[in-house]
Amino acid sequence: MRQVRTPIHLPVMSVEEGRASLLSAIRGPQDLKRLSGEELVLLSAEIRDFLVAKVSRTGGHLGPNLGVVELTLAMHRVFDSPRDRFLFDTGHQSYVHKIVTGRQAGFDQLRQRGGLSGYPSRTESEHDMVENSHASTALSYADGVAKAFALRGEDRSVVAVVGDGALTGGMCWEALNNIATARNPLVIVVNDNQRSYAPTIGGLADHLSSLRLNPGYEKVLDLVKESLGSTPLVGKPLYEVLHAVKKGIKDAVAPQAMFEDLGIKYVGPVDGHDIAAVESALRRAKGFRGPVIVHAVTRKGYGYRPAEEDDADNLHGPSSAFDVETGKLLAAPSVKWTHVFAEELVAIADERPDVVGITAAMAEPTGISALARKHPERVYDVGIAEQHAATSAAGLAMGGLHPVVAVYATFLNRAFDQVLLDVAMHKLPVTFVLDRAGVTGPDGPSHYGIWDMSVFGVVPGLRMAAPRDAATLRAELREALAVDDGPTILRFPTGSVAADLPAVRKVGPVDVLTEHRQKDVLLVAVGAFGHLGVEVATRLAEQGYGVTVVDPRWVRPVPAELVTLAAAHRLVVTVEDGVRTGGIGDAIAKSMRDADVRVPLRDLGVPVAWHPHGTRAQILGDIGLTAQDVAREVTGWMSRLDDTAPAERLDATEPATRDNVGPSR
Ligand SMILES: Cc1ncc(C[n+]2csc(CCOP(=O)(O)OP(=O)(O)O)c2C)c(N)n1
Ligand SMILES: CC(=O)[C@@H](O)[C@H](O)COP(=O)(O)O
Ligand SMILES: [Mg+2]
Repeated sequence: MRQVRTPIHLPVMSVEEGRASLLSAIRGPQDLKRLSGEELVLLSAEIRDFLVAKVSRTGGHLGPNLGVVELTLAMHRVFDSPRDRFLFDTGHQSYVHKIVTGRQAGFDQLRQRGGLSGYPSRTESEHDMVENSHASTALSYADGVAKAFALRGEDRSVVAVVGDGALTGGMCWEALNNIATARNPLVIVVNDNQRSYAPTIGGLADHLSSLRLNPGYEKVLDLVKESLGSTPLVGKPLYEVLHAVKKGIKDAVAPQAMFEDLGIKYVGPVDGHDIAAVESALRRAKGFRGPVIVHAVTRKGYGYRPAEEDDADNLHGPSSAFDVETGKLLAAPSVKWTHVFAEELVAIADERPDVVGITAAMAEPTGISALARKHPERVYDVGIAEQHAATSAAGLAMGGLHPVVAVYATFLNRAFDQVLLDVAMHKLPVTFVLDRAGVTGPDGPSHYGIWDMSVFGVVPGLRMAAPRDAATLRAELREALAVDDGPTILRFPTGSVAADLPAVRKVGPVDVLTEHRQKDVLLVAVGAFGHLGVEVATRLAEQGYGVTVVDPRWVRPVPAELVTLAAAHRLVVTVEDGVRTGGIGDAIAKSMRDADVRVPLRDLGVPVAWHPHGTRAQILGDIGLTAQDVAREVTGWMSRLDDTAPAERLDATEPATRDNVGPSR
């Protein structure tokens, strides 16, 4: 095994103590180039201290960044960013890059509204390129950038850092296929720490480990070098011959080097924590003037014991402040939506042997790990491969099972075609559970889960549920798993699950959460906005308006009962944790138009825009999705309605007799 040197477990020095440090003198990459080997080792320790000190206050991706300290320093010493371009796959491991490109001061507001992004950001720095936090994209970007430089005759290097986890994503292989034929100068640094969250799965991971673990190849070459070295006349040429057949040896005693067979040179494996070794490998790679992989072996969480010893995910991404000594979150644990899902899934799986789980390298964050602990043979981790997950699930369903694919809402975007044609067109019983649906926050715009209710709303036969609390999540998960003639989606937000909010009565499948004898407003509160809806009704009652708040539970297709309810009110208002365009409000308005129900409708949701990082509560406040804001909006609409069509104080027992006039929107 290529030894990764023993980490230097430095005491967590306090850079805040103002101790004169090498780090404080690093204003940009050029400052790295004058440091000696010893200074670089000390700087690496200071950077680790800085990362732990800062991220322990803000939360963030600690484990991945502790693992790329030396790698990043070496990159900035060998190449000249921003003339040479650095592309970080997923981007969660770009903190060190930010530290050495003039952004140390921003780490006190890391991932906070108005503060430093947790990912590369072109508005922050000319050194940054790829802002998308979705994995497995960097090599495709790199292929494009390298082609552009070649076509423009620009002699600039392109360096893409891709993790072993990201390499399990299909786009990487589409890119490699093109990179190999394009033959442009392109350095691909495979940051191989053998982990996504959990240990990386799949044949590729096995191949990487065989490259990492190829003692036979190394021994044979060393032996040859030694023995032939003693016979200078014969030895040297013979060694050269042997070295020339190195590939043969490699194939014989070491695994098939698939990268080289692809036409991409391979350098490594190299100890990713040995700056000199990485620099040497990068210089060699740079000199190839073609596509080349530098296989760096690193450790996630390297140099910080609580991260190194965290079996779950090496402190991949603590969501908030944590104790520096233990690495444990400081916030009191709460019941998350994820926990409720996981518990109910296991209960269902105990009853139904046909229920299986699929995760895309996120078993713990999505709760599928609970099912894996109880029924390990019924959970499949497909790597960071959501498209494959969807179609493999279709196969599982064709084989008589009912798969539950648990992913974050934003990551299912890339599997739209698979959901549409591989699952829905075949009317297959696959349930997609979308965690982190709606406004997420700290991970910035590409992590928002705001598109699913619009995007998947056009899939024929797909049914979508948005639970409002734990009780409805449990019920709707069971209902979803009872559907056997098409796909279902169950979506819920990040964070702590809302308190149970029982219905006062039902109108068909629709839950009525609160109502008033006056039928002024029908407020359709989608999913976790149930409590918001009830609070809005309370505020509006104080203004003299009667509000009926309903939770459709199943939002796709739109329940017909919503149209009937709409006809009995003066105004319909919808509130959803998703983009307005093509959302549930739009769908309800369309159903009302189709039924010629001409009650005005106003839809509230997430504007179609790139929303910044911040907390979920802050962002919802910024876009007016709070009870106070919604109540204010509705009061305004109602007062304008009063001016045009004065309210008739309808008794709740009186049937709606008024012919609703005017367009439904
Ligand atoms: C398409 C997609 N799916 C899932 C994720 C969630 N995710 C973020 S980082 C990560 C693991 C990445 O592993 P690797 O590429 O090896 O990087 P490391 O954290 O080990 O440095 C995952 C699954 C994502 N960002 N994008
Ligand atoms: C980089 C990435 O995609 C994940 O690590 C993500 O940051 C996790 O988000 P949560 O913190 O909501 O689990
Ligand atoms: Mg990894």
